[in-house]
Amino acid sequence: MALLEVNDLTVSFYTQEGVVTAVDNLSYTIERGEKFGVVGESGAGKSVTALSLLRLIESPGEIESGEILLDGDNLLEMTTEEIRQIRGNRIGMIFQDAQTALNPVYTVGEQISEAIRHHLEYDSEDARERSIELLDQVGIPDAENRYSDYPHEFSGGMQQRAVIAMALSCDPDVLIADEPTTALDVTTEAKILSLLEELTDEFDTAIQLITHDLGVVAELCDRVMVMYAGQAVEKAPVEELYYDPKHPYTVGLMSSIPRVGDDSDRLRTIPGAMPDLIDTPPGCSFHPRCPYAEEACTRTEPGMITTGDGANGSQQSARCLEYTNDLQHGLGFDVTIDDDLSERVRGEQHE
Ligand SMILES: Nc1ncnc2c1ncn2[C@@H]1O[C@H](COP(=O)(O)OP(=O)(O)OP(=O)(O)O)[C@@H](O)[C@H]1O
Repeated sequence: MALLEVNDLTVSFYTQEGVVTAVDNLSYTIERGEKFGVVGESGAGKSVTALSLLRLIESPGEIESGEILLDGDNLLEMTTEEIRQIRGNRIGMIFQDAQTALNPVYTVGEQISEAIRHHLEYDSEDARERSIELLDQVGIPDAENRYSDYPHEFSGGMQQRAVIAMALSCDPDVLIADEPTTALDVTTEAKILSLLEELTDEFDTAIQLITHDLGVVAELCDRVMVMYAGQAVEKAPVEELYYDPKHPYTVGLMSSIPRVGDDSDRLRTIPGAMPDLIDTPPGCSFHPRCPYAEEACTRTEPGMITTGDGANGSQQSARCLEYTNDLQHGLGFDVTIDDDLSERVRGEQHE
């Protein structure tokens, strides 16, 4: 049984302009200890998916249908008290902005201790000791003294390290990291990613890493889901995604890959914009931006088709009419990836 199994999840926001279908019949699984990347442009539905796992969707949003199974138990059927026990305990969270995760009026150490005491039955002294150990583990120098610092006394990178310590303090089964390095400079970003990799390996924690940056995914993930307009358009083991992508949107994202440690390319994007989610185009929602779109794409909505077996038996699948033989001219893309990226995908280089 997969650790996390999301089946046909649909989440809508009832706005004055109309119903926004932010997540549309989404299904995916994450295995124990797996590093799973979720990529896509802004507005693809990545954050709404993450918030749904934690049951943190607020009005006017609603989880319309689907199941979210953690070790077989459906989180959508749990009581508020049961879900509170899951949050921070079995599912840890790291968000983009460490400042919002840390309370400015308590010391960093107290906040980690409090998380430990809340979720595990530790007394104050043991919780303090465990917090110092964790701060040390996430690379805070002189952790015993820094325990009593307030968040503003930490740099941005150190604050994010502290948030990672807090998220891992209860040894969660899965860690949801939503753009955990976006607010950081590129050098700190590379360090934080290595730290996340090291610690999730050590604790055997699965991770759902949300990012709009395929460079970050190359650095960290085993398997990837590409999202567009609330749907998964491709799922693949990381090597297959980079060397043999199946969906034109994935290929478009590839040509805008920035490197970790280099922010010069960050603003290159695919021509066009994500459709209005109140009124998505008929047929394939990517067709207005797709260089290979044909008449059929404007009429027929493609399903998710398995295109092959990837590494370790995990499958690759894509949502494109090419794979139901409905395209007359087919997809004519060629993918070349540079040496630097190739090394990162294959895990040969860590900055
Ligand atoms: N509170 C809300 N009210 C109305 N619409 C919302 C709300 N929250 C999210 N949405 C809509 O849901 C869609 C998906 O948003 P989401 O934040 O999940 O995208 P994302 O892929 O995480 O983007 P980003 O990378 O910018 O965080 C967007 O179209 C957004 O407008």
